[in-house]
Amino acid sequence: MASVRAQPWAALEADNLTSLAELTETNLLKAIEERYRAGLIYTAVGDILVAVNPFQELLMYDGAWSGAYAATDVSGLAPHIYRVASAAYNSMVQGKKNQVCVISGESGAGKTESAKFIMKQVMNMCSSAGLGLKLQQKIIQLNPLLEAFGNARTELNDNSSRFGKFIQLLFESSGRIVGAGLEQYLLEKSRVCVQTEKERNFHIFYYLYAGLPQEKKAQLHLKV
Ligand SMILES: Nc1ncnc2c1ncn2[C@@H]1O[C@H](COP(=O)(O)OP(=O)(O)OP(=O)(O)O)[C@@H](O)[C@H]1O
Repeated sequence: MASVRAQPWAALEADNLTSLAELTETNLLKAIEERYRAGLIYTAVGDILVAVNPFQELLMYDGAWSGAYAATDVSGLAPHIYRVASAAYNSMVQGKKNQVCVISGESGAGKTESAKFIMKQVMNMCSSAGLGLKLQQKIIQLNPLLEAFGNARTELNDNSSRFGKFIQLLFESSGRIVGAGLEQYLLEKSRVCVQTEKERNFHIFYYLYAGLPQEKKAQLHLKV
């Protein structure tokens, strides 16, 4: 394989760390750090995608990137969150089998953003096939609502999900999306009453407060 990318999304052998001569934890961390410093936030370790939070907007999620990763064979493409989404969608359509993506990491690692990118790419894959446009829009539009009620500012993350979620996307065998479901786990309800210093309550309370007219705030004994 060439050592210079023909396209930013073309894979190099070095993108998959199973190509390292010695696969130790130290070597893995060193390679991931070097890649991160070179602007490569995604690394493959076998079938697993390692994502390092860039904490800045990167130009790698637009229509051109989404289109490049919407291929029916993504094996020659560089590690990217869209690749995970496309591989799952393709395997489902081609192999007629359920697929699951597990996202884990510490608070602020980028799990919620990654989940949104996966959903976005899966929706793009359906829409490039002209399948279920209205429902896709509804599913994407659900995120701000969920985050309003379930996310809050913590010391580690300004938009921390204070619940675990299991999102299900349901498709017909053609690949057309026909529904979605969400189960939530362990919502941190105690935050409604108590927040530690430098942390906040769920976003929804601040949205409601910002939208209230002054007289209503006074009536409810809220600061005006
Ligand atoms: N790929 C990305 N590109 C740009 N910014 C990102 C990316 N991933 C994460 N971020 C930034 O990092 C912040 C924290 O990410 P995110 O909320 O996804 O973390 P998390 O792992 O879900 O945290 P928690 O467990 O606290 O909910 C985001 O609000 C965003 O600003």
